[in-house]
Amino acid sequence: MQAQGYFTFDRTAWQNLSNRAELPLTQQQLADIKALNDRISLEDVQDVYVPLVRLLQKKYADFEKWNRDKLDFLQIPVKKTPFIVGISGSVAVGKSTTARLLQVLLSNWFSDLKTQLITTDGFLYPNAELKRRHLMSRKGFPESYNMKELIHFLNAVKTGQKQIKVPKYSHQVYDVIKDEYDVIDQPDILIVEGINVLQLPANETIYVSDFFDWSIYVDAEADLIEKWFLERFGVLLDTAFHDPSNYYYQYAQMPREEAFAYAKKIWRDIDLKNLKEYILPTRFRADMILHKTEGHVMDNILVRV
Ligand SMILES: Nc1ncnc2c1ncn2[C@@H]1O[C@H](COP(=O)(O)OP(=O)(O)O)[C@@H](O)[C@H]1O
Ligand SMILES: CC(C)(COP(=O)(O)O)[C@@H](O)C(=O)NCCC(=O)O
Repeated sequence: MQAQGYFTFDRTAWQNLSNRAELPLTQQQLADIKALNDRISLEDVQDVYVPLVRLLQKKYADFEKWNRDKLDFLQIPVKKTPFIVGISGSVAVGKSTTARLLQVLLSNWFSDLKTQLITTDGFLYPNAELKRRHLMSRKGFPESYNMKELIHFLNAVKTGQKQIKVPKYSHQVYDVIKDEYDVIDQPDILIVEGINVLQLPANETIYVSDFFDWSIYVDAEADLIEKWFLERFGVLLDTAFHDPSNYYYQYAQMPREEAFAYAKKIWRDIDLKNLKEYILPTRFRADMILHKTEGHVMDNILVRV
């Protein structure tokens, strides 16, 4: 994969950027990463994520120095502001897996730095509000998010506010969970993951990406992503089987074929449409593109010139 304005590395060229001996993780830490998603390949961790974390480390050092110099020049007392990494890409491309892996690696590697993670799913309007606005079949599209709240949150984080509550979304419940929050408390690094993070909100004067110090787009061919979407749907069905409170319970009771026909329709009419119309057009806004192929293997890494 080549793209104007980016340096392209195939996997071999990329993995050669850092020394194989450099992986500073113990067997236990590697086991923790496996526990995150037992299908994650440790080859990917070594070959792709080690050079990626090294590059991020350089960007972070540069960010810290600039902040110190800027505040020094402006004669403003030093205030902590986090380094924010945005991660975007299609529904089911593997954003949250990438984001959680990056969080584990950064936390292990830079144990003196606090790395936290949020997903923008929590800023979706709750289902009741989506229904009121006739947007249930537009979940994930730009108008289904409370972008004002998301930008407000990012402003609060960047200006160093403490104990900021972030609403939580559950895939199992298929809704924002009332009265449950994650708390973001002055991290050194914040990872913000979501399909919409590189989009230009229609009614706002600032973009989510204006807050990012580094952005990553996770990319793959649409047919492959559909396959991963359906695999994840299968896992969601299996876990919903005995739990009537789970959104997927109703589909778990159907004949498997019927449930998968429903999932294919959701993919085609909602998530694929969203990918083509609103997510893919943001790909070349990212500082870095991680391209995946069969089996989630990263085959190309692009870094903006
Ligand atoms: N590196 C990977 N190796 C194996 N499976 C993966 C990997 N990344 C994602 N997956 C699987 O692909 C599906 C979609 O990943 P997920 O992280 O939930 O995507 P997203 O957050 O983009 O919707 C899940 O079933 C997940 O387990
Ligand atoms: C909540 C989401 C918009 C976010 O996607 P994610 O990247 O977390 O998978 C998506 O999972 C979703 O629910 N889309 C609506 C259509 C569907 O049921 O897939």
